[in-house]
Amino acid sequence: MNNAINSPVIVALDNMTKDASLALADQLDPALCRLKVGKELYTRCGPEIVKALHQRQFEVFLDLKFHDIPNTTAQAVLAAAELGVWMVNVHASAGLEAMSLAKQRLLDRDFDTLLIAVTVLTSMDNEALMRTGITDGLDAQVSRLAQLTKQAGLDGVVCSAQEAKTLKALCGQDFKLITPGIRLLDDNADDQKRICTPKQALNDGSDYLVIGRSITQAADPSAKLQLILQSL
Ligand SMILES: O=C(O)c1cc(=O)[nH]c(=O)n1[C@@H]1O[C@H](COP(=O)(O)O)[C@@H](O)[C@H]1O
Repeated sequence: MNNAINSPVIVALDNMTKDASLALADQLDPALCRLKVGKELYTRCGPEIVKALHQRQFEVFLDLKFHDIPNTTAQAVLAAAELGVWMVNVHASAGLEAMSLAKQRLLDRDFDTLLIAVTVLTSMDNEALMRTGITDGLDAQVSRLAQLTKQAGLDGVVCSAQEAKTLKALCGQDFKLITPGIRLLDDNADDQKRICTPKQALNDGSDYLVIGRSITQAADPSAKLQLILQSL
């Protein structure tokens, strides 16, 4: 593993077959980014894809967003840690007990895998959230779930960079903020609602930038990653 990496960029390997993902990984430098394996790629390829990326010296964020009863959530997190991934996530709305138990099971086994929780998906705006029955506002829900995540002892949350300033003030500098919905000014927003540029995200307190289509669908993904890193 490449523990010396200090790039904030995590490239999301979505919309790709196993071969295409590995071909892209071979174009990227593990010193310049980490890689995210999400539901699509993991469902297609299973643990083998994580192994193949580890063999290429990449640190992997396994983004399976576990959301289940406490025992099931905690055991799934443990199984992810056993794969040797750098970071894994759950949904904060699984609740305090599920998050606390997951963290405890990692500690009991001496795993230092980062465990983070998704607050409100960056594809949602206030109106979409209201339709799920949360009526006191998106910012309130993000803050509430971040505080619950911190109380459970997790390492940080996934949120929009638009909430980064507020959450750093609320949860402290050490509480990691992982922010998807990152777009350069001339990128397409696609299905993301709460977007931010890489530079603004870092300025406002994001620790890690999750970037998918902006890099993976570029004509030259490696050059686009370089461009993003230079913009920081
Ligand atoms: O947990 C995540 O990574 C995640 C949480 C969230 O709120 N929003 C979000 O977009 N993501 C993931 O981040 C990636 C963003 O991809 P792009 O929109 O293509 O940059 C996707 O793989 C999403 O699954």
